[in-house]
Amino acid sequence: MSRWIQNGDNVDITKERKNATFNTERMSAWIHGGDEVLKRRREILDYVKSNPDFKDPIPVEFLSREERVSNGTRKIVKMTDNTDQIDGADFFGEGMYFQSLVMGRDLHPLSLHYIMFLPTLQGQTDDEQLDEWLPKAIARSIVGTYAQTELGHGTNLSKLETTATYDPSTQEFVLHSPTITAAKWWPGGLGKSSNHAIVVAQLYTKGQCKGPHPFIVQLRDLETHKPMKGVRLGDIGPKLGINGSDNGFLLFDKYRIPRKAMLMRYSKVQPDGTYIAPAHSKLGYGTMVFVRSIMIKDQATQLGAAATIATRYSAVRRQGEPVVGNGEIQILDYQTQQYRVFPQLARAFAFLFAAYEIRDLYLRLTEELTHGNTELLPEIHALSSGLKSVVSWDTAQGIEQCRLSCGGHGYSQASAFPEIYGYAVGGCTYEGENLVMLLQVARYLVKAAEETRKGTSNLAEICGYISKTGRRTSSLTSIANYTTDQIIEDLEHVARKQVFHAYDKLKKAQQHVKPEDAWNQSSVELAKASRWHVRLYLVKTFLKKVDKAPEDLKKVMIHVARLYAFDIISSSSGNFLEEGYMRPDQITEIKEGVYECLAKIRPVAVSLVDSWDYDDLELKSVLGKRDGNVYEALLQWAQNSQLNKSDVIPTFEKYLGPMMKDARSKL
Ligand SMILES: CCCCCCCC/C=C\CCCC(=O)SCCNC(=O)CCNC(=O)[C@H](O)C(C)(C)COP(=O)(O)OP(=O)(O)OC[C@H]1O[C@@H](n2cnc3c(N)ncnc32)[C@H](O)[C@@H]1OP(=O)(O)O
Ligand SMILES: Cc1cc2nc3c(=O)[nH]c(=O)nc-3n(C[C@H](O)[C@H](O)[C@H](O)COP(=O)(O)OP(=O)(O)OC[C@H]3O[C@@H](n4cnc5c(N)ncnc54)[C@H](O)[C@@H]3O)c2cc1C
Repeated sequence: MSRWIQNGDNVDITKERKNATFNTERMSAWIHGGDEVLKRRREILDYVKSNPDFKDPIPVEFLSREERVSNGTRKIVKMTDNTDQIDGADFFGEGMYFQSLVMGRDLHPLSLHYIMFLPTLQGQTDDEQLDEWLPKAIARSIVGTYAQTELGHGTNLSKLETTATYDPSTQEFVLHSPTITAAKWWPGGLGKSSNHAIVVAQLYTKGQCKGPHPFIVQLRDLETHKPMKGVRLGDIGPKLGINGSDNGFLLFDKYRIPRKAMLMRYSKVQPDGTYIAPAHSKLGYGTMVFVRSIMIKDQATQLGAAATIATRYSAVRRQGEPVVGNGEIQILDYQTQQYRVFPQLARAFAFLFAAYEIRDLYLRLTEELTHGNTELLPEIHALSSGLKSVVSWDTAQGIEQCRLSCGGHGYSQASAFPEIYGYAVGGCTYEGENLVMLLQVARYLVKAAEETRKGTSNLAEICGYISKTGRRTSSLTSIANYTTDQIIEDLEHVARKQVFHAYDKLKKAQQHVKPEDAWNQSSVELAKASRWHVRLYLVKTFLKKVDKAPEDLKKVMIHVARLYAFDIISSSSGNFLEEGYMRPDQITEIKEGVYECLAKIRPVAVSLVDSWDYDDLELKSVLGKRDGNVYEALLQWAQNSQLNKSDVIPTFEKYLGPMMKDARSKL
């Protein structure tokens, strides 16, 4: 046994835990929403651990693509056989946790069934359709996906090419893919698993195109699982990540579906072909808004996992001997290591708390929509799009920083970083390409700026800062006295300035060029304005959450929240220095604030990541193991390699042996 292990755990990590200045359980409960939530997490975890059906035969990294899809399908069927173990109404909490423990990050053939097919049925069907389809989907007598993106178009939905042409003589729609670029491409679970899909197609009736609309479509025979006549589909091949999912392609050849296959909660086509428009033209995009809003928690969870792995590993890894003869130190003691890892932990917290906010806002929207009120839609569209973009981008960069912080072992799949990255970085693209989504936020901000300039502004709270008259210079005197209100005021200043800078640029360009060119020529600045708007929201949400925390937890968390804010300010100091809003000495003060926060977090870092309550089963990382015994675990993990099944593999006989023999004979 290693000299670093005592009572089963690594001695360094045990020492770290003894240093905790707060109660880890209390912190976990605060992070996750209370004691009852924590208790339920533990019950779900115990259940998953005790069920042999959920075990992987070997770590999934060693499985082939076919084995991954097969293993994932086996597990998701077992998992959904047992949904009585969780509160089905709490997808955001219990549902996501259960799935994460059982399925990991490889995704699976029913991902889209649960994330988009079911929510689309819930959100877009009329009562009759709901009664027909929802029970089948919940019971899993059908498996569905969401087929919107095509080979030629993902972003620009108005140019989707799949057509759904209404034929009043038979009261059917004819689905057709007129070109190669009309092929649906990407939908999860479409390749080999789903037998139904929500297909988004251009609706034609009475000779007119009414734009993209959702239809429920049977793709495969219910018994044989063979494609229906007129339907061609398959798997799109391996991807950067989520290879347990059979993302697919789909083409239609004049495939007929009944009129009632069009989801008719908002838009309708009557039997004679008369079209009835929805109350808001974007109501049909509701499922995307839903997924963007739940993605935030998922991304936060991935970044939190990466930060946990990096922190625990940094506590057990010793390298370098600053005082020769005193022994090597834990790499977590290097300020550079802290600077690399702790901001990622801080971001993960910021994102998680924002995820709770957007969840609540989305629930409000759902409630309002039941009363036909669409007022909240633009705000939620802007906020969910903005959060999705900033959070997924920072998460991807943060995971990579965590990987780098673990040196060579971070590059091994044993660390889980490649899998976490491959899974999370997809979020930069799916549900709307990040830059495109930032430009959606910008449309919202431009309107707010316009109202402010006209002096007619009655802005929503989220962009109220745009119409404020702020200070000309920062009120920061010393970092010790830098209050939450001052921090927010400074960020508001920069966000407001960027919003007006982009707005003025746009307006000026509009005087000289066509509106679309003006928009394009201003789009980098507009996207920057959106980023600042979202960062401001994240900082505000985080600081306010911590301000309301119980004193014992606030004492610790205040340093994490301030690190998040100071890191943003110091890494964009140019924006704060512009026009003398801040002086260089104030920036120096904020940088010192960063270093102070790092030093405050260092002694409690392991306990802070423990508070996220990841079990080893969820982390799936040899480097992030709770007991800290990474070296033993790495050696053991490598034994799973197929190459280790025999001492000598055929490549020796075939290639290396003859090569060396030949070379020896010539010496
Ligand atoms: C358990 C863990 C869960 C998470 C993990 C999930 C893993 C699953 C993996 C993958 C799933 C991925 C599934 C998919 O990717 S499905 C496909 C998603 N596709 C997209 O997101 C497409 C992106 N494109 C769009 O959303 C739109 O086309 C657009 C870019 C917004 C442009 O739309 P359009 O051209 O129609 O509109 P305009 O630009 O002209 O704008 C007109 C006005 O409408 C407003 N608008 C646009 N969208 C919405 C909306 N959704 N809600 C409300 N309002 C909207 C827009 O802002 C304009 O307003 P304005 O007032 O300025 O005129
Ligand atoms: C892992 C994964 C899973 C997916 N699952 C599904 C699924 O289940 N169902 C489904 O229907 N789809 C799915 N998709 C597709 C996904 O939603 C699209 O890929 C995404 O919306 C981006 O669209 P695109 O591929 O057309 O990108 P493009 O729009 O071609 O983007 C390419 C580049 O062009 C830029 N660009 C495009 N338009 C503009 C503009 N107006 N202004 C400025 N820049 C612009 C983008 O910013 C980007 O840099 C999935 C994708 C991935 C990666």
